[in-house]
Amino acid sequence: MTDPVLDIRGLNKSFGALRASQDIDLTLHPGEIHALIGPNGAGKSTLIQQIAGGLRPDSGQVIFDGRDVTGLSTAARARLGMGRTFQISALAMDYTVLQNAVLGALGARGGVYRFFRPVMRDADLLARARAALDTVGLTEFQALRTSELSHGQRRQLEVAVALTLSPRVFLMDEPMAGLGADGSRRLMEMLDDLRAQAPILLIEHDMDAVFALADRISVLVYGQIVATGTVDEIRANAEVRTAYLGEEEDA
Ligand SMILES: Nc1ncnc2c1ncn2[C@@H]1O[C@H](COP(=O)(O)OP(=O)(O)OP(=O)(O)O)[C@@H](O)[C@H]1O
Repeated sequence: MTDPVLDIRGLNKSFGALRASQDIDLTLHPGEIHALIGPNGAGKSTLIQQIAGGLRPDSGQVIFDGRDVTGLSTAARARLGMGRTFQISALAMDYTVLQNAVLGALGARGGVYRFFRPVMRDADLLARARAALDTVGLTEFQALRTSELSHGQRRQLEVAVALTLSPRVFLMDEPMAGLGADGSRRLMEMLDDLRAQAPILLIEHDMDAVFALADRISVLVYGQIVATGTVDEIRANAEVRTAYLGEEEDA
């Protein structure tokens, strides 16, 4: 098998007496969507934050592209190609769709926002931003204010912003949350394609989406991974059904 793009080794994180991550081992390989599921409070967001750099683990390692990034900041990891879309949107609602994408591309370059107008004439940044918008299907909306987009389109834009980094990996925390059936379907189609560009670690409560998209699933319960496997393996796993899916009686 190819080397993992992400290799999480023995990660531990406690909040006081609460062990939010317990000896977590997890890999993400090129081309795959690895979904992380588990009940509310299981520690999914805590885990992804440690991978992204927002939280420092108590022990363990985050290996990204063969390099130990455990001590690096979120910004440094982003520059190395960790693309993130999180529950709380970082989009500037008063700016246009294109401006948000350009800001993303500027962030990738490590620039500052002060020179915003010249930035909008920077051919390289514009090209990156437009390519990302094209990939997520937002080209025709580029001149709209971001506040005018639907929820689903904002999620697409968040992915476009992440894409401007030329990410080596995507970390996604509940991208389907709050989307209607149409928005979810469109986003699922997009994620299905995106995995070819960079593998995706996906936290998602929408089980239909997870079962349709994931190559592998890890189940987190009380801070521990209780199972990792293919969709079929996870569906058939008795411990998972009891602990999380709650399907035992009517299966
Ligand atoms: N900064 C913090 N300080 C103290 N406790 C925290 C902190 N962050 C998270 N926790 C606790 O750690 C546990 C795991 O939380 P986390 O948000 O990672 O779960 P989750 O699986 O992402 O839940 P959800 O599905 O509801 O988003 C919870 O009990 C939560 O209350």
